Amino acid sequence: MRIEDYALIGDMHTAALVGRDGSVDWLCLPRFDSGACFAALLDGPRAGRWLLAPAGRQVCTGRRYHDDTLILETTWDSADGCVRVLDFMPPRGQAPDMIRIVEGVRGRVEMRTELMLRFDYGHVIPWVHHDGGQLAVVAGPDAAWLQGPAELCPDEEAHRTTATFTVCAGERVPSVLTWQSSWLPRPDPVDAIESLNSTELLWKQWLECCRYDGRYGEAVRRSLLTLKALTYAPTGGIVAAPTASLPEQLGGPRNWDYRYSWLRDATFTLQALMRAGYDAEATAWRDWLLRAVAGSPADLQIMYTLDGCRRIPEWTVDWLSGYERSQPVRIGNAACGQFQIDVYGEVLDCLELAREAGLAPDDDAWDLQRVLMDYLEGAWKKPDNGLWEMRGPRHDFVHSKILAWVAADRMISAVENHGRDGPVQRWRALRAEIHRDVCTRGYDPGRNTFTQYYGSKGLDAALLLIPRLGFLPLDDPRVAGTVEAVQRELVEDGFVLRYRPDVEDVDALPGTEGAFLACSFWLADALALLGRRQEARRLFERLLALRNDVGLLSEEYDVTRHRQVGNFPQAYSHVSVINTAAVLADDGDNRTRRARHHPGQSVAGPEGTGNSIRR
Ligand SMILES: OC[C@H]1O[C@H](O[C@H]2O[C@H](CO)[C@@H](O)[C@H](O)[C@H]2O)[C@H](O)[C@@H](O)[C@@H]1O
Repeated sequence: MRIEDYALIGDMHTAALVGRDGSVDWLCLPRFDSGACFAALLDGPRAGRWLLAPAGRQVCTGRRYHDDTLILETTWDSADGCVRVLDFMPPRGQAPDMIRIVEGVRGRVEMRTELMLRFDYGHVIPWVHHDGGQLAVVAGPDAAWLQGPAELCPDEEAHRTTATFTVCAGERVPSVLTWQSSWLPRPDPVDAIESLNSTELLWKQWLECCRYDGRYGEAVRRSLLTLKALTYAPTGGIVAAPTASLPEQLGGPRNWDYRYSWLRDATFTLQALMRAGYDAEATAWRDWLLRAVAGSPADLQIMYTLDGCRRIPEWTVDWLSGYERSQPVRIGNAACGQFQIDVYGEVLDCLELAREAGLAPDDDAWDLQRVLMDYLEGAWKKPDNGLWEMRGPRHDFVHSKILAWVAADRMISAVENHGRDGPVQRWRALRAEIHRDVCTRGYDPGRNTFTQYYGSKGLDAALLLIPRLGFLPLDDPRVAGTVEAVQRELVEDGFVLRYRPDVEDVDALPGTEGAFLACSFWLADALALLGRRQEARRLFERLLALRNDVGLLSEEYDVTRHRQVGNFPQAYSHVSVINTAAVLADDGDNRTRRARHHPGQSVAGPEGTGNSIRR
């Protein structure tokens, strides 16, 4: 299956990917970052999967989400008959459940199901037996039960269980897979139809709070649902994506595990959710943040596990061949030990935005901001790994320094506009100093563009954020110059690369990668803010056309193979759908109800003196 052949279902503890062939090829239980029990995505069926489809049939004839929910409807229609399979994970009760209901639409259809549970990323073949009419599966700490329409027969040699059964028009035939820690009693069985109703209600009610009603409503709503699905309900942590090691280059080594909470990605997600009216999520994440980063500011990590743990050791899974043989398959993420200055700016920006949103005041949040700012005052001049998490030598990345400016700017705003106390004169002096430093050392007058890092000949698509961050006035020629330079040097087939990996070997990794979708949306934002709205809209609509048939986007796009690449679905990309839709909603035909937040634009004075105007 291509990456875009998958759809997402989830219960806000974990998520699964279901292919167009009816196979669940990725599922980690009991939570996003647990070992996968279905890892066929990264190897093939022997690494675990759950197939449910008409016998002898391959891909479906159509699929969609049921209204504004995360209930997937996959249809197989042929001369013999038509069936629809509803796949979903109900709100978490005693234990995680995955429910698959076959609905007979027309005629009689013979269905085939094949269950291969392989715990620990395909490593552990469990003991499978029948227990009280259910299939029971156990190995080490994991146990699972399948309650289905027909007795599954073990195929000892292939280590799988299969069954066939017939579904007639008007029938509804459910299967329920339940997981539990093996030392606990079997959970009470859930009722599939009641669960279908409660799942539908959950997602629909959640989406009722959405304040966007512009022309891109369908795309915005699907992105909001996707972001909500990436939120770990018990703690408020947000994963960057629910998958690990989907390649940024097919067959290449740029394969990373995204099932963790990056401060950067989470703040972007929160900003998008807040702008769309979701303050409860913002409060939950702020509380997550306060717990996760508690301690010395020097120990701040750029990412944590969903419950705020700091150790995320990176290892390679040598028994998985990788998605389309993209190796290595990495679990864990060594980027957790990196120094990335931008996260200070993003966190302080997000907390200031939360304050503007009127979120319940939290003195602990201000104390944390003060401590982070104190640390940044002494640290902003240091080279860092940058937002792209370069694994090569550290540099003075221009984007990182600009985010240090953002940090100072938003702290000043909290004092000036929200009555917070702090050494505002000192922060003003710092803000001006950072501004001067960036404009002197990070700008190439010969090419009229900011550069990737001080002294570099390379460019960086993160510089497209300058107009949005308010670092310079929109009519400053350096802003337009940088956008044009990115268009000249980083655009392929209309989509934007983060940087050129081959220039100065900046990331110290072999190979190359696809166009980065978030950066392509940032180009649309920058064009719109610079008044080039037709171009912006055209680009945005081209990007929307890259979404798969159920509205999902991965991290990157391979412009040569015309395929989605990288982890899927990715929060960064879906955040960008929401933000760019909001930027474009400021057109004459504006149909967006004015929310309390809009993509922030601070219009800065020439020395970056603030004058924050947030739209
Ligand atoms: O490309 C190298 C890096 O790729 C990953 O980082 C990217 O994903 C992060 C999560 O979405 C995002 O915050 C970051 O900006 C991206 O560059 C990977 O996690 C890194 O380990 C890797 O160095």
